[in-house]
Formats: sequence, structure tokens, C-alpha cells
Amino acid sequence: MWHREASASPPHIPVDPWQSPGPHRPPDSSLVFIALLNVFVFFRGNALRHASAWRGSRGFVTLLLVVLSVGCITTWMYVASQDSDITETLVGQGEVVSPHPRIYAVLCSTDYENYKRYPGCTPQKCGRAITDSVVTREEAQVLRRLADRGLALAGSEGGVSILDLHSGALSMGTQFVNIYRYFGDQIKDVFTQKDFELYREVRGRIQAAIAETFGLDSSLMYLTKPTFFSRINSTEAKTQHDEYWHPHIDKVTYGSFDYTSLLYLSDYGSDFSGGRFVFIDQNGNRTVEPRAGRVSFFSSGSENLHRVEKVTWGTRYAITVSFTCDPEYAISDPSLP
Ligand SMILES: O=C(O)CCC(=O)C(=O)O
Ligand SMILES: [Fe+2]
Repeated sequence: MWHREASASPPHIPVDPWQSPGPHRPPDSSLVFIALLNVFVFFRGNALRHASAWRGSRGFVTLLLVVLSVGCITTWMYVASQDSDITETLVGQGEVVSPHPRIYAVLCSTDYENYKRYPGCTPQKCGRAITDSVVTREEAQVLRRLADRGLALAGSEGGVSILDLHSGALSMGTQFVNIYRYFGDQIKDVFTQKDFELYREVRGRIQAAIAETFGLDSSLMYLTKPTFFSRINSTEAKTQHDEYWHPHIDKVTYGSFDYTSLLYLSDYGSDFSGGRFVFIDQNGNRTVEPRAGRVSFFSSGSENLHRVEKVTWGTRYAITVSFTCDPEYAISDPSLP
């Protein structure tokens, strides 16, 4: 299901009023130099001021501490400079992006050329955007409870459980079942009409935000499949379906996607750790830290190669809501059978 593709993402270009992400800063060698210089000056100053103490035990302890400090600082800086996975945080969990989305433009890949073009919808501007003003934290909490009620019916043995309200697919052990068939009328006790109304309402708002941000005609965008809740914890993967962390391109993985949106239902740092969303760019990785009610959306081509970090503790909840420009791949909003 997950495919690894070489990143074709070109450098970011600012397109007014879109902002380009700050330059990806490789560890700065001048910083290393300045830090070492400071340590040297401190060391030399101490040596001059307390020349007589060198022979005493205090002098020896000071020397030892200085040597240890220099060792620690240089090791830390060396490790930092070797870590190509160093990320720039586009939006931290504690920030609130409101009222306007934070937008980052990226050059469109050529992926869309292999598909029929739909003027008014097919990506001409590509990029990513994050907003905390489309879905409230209360709504996110209601949706999270909905997810939990559905997932309580079964759930994966591995670290990731999926619930797709449209197709009815639900993780069960190492497989999937169709909740509408498997649980029949019982499902009406689990989900209410109101749950589906909230999903539709939220989907509509996300669609409007994407249309506005990318300058699209919202009526020419359609919900497409799969659209699903995901619940991820740190349990070891049992099957390939549980390996959510691989880099992938949504347009390659799912075909019909033109715009992907992710609605987060829990908070990075307090509900779980790891699990940050990572855009993998040629010049570095850029993360979005999940926050309940946060919506992150992006054009689905290879300009937005991405992955999710492994969750190290706690439980991460999200909904993937995807849109296509091709009416043939349109699906209706999930509903009770
Ligand atoms: O949950 C996320 O943050 C990303 C999920 C994802 O990449 C996908 O559903 O394609
Ligand atoms: Fe994805």
C-alpha cells in the first residue's frame, strides 16, 4: 500500500501572498567555531587568573569539568551536524494558527500531467497549509469519541487501527472487516445521525478552506476514497498495513487524490509523542505537530512527499479527508445504511 518514491520536490518558491518556509538551516559551522572559541577563552582566562590553583585539587576539578564540557559540546555539535533528519517545525503544537491558514508554496510536480486536467480544480498552485480555525477543539473531541466507539468494535493487533466510515472498513486483528455488514443493525447503536452530520459539516468547511487557499472552485472538488480515521499507538507492527511511517506520495498511493487534508484529533506532546507529520523535501524535513482541531492540507503530488514519525508513547488520532478533481472518483459523504 505504501510506496517509496524518490523526492521530486523542487526548492520552495515564495508566491505572494503565500509565504515560503524559512530557509532550511544546516548546522552552522561558524556556530561550532564560536562555541569552541568561547570555551577556549574561558579556559585561557581561568588558567591565567588561577595559575597557582592548577597544582591544587580545585584546579584539577576545574580542568576536568572544562575538558568534559568541551567534549560534550563538540560531540553534541558533531552529532547535530551529522543528523540529516533534522527538521524545521512549520507549526508547533502550542501555536494557534488563526484566523488565516499558514501557507507554504511549493512548485507543482509534473504528476498532474499524467491525469486529465479539470480547470478550476487541478492543482496549478501547489503547497501546504495549516489552520487551527476550521475545526474547533470541541468538535475534534466529539470526532475522537466517535472514532473510539467505532474502533472499540475491533481494532488492529498492530500499532495502527483504521476506520473508514464510507466503505465501512475497520481494522480487526491483522485484517479488515466491513462494519456495516459484520455488525449489521448493531451499528445504529454505535453511531448516530448527528455523528455523520458533523463529519459532513467538517468536510465541507475543510473543502472550502482548501478551495479558498488554492484559488479553486469548491463545487468542482469532490470527496474521494479512502477517507478514514486512524488511531496510532506504539504497539509493534504486525502486518504491512501497520507500517504507517513509510515516506509516500498520496497521488501515487491513492491515485484519485488531488488534495489531501488531515484533521488531527489529539495533541502532540501531551496525548502522544513521536507521530509528527513530516514533509520530506530535497533540502530538509519539515514537520507539522498535531494539535486537536488542527487541519493540515496540501496538494497530493510528489511535491509533497511525506511520512508520519513512529509514535513512541500514547495514542494519536487523525482523520484523512481527501479530495479529487475527477468526478468519476467522487464519493458521497459517509452515512448510516
Ligand atoms: O496522519 C497523518 O498525519 C498522515 C496520514 C497520511 O499520510 C495519509 O493518510 O496518507
Ligand atoms: Fe499520506
